[in-house]
Amino acid sequence: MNKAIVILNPSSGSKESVKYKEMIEQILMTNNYQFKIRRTEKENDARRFAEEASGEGIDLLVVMGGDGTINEVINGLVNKAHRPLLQVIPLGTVNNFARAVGVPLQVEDALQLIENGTTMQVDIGEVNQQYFSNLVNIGAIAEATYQVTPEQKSKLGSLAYFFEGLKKFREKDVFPVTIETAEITVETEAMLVLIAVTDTFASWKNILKEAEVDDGFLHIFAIKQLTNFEGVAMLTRMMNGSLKDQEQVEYFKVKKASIYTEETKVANVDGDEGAATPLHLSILPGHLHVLTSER
Ligand SMILES: Nc1ncnc2c1ncn2[C@@H]1O[C@H](COP(=O)(O)OP(=O)(O)OP(=O)(O)O)[C@@H](O)[C@H]1O
Repeated sequence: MNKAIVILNPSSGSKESVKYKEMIEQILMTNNYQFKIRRTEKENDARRFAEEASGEGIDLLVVMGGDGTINEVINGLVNKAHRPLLQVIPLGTVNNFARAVGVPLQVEDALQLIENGTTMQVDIGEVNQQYFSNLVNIGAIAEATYQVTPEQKSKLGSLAYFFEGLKKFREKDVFPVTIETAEITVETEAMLVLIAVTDTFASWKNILKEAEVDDGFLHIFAIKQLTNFEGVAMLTRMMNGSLKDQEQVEYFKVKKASIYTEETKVANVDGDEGAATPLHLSILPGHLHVLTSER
């Protein structure tokens, strides 16, 4: 019999995970899994449960929650020798990870991936010994985007906050930044730096289209100062996935980089927790195995 553990965060998104508990139990039983359900109660529980699941040598780890829960699970698994197959049930408000890897956003469909899904290996980013599966960003605008309550997020959609951030942008929010890669060191001024593993930003898929989740690279976009007019034009082009080709954007596709800046507003979107600068970044190619419907 295969072994599974279900990590369930009852507080994620609109707090519906408990509603799906019986469904996942039924599906696991039908598919011959012996399983345990572990409910999180507080920060770091998901991480601890993931570490324990790895130690128990389980085959499948089902994560019922949002990006914060997934980020904890990833941080729990990343340094372990045994990393079970991950099944993500997207129950958060934004669900960037699920969107990025092609997990259906309909919970019933995501539950069925045990039966009809395929597996893929996804890259994980490392920043100062923390791990991320989506992106890290630097700058006041990015910070404004993520300092919103779940209620606000689900009502307006997180990209709305990016627009809000842009409106509030002031000249002093531009910061000097040095980006050092294996090939080149660039000193520039930016209003926002995004370091992406996937193409999904603030719930929009394809917006950073160069960043494929299994390409083995980090994608760095340094966005220089923009006038309001340029900002609006850039957002339109971002929606078409052509951010990297903009005149005001420096783009790097790298396996490793260091970023030096005095800007202190750094956010790891997955877990909302910022890393301290300087940022030392690298990629762990194909490090986790996930169930998806796409490949
Ligand atoms: N039982 C609980 N009650 C309240 N908070 C919890 C509980 N269990 C875990 N948490 C907290 O929930 C956080 C993660 O929430 P999660 O990201 O899954 O939901 P979300 O914020 O609604 O989704 P998203 O990140 O996709 O917007 C964890 O970091 C942890 O601190």
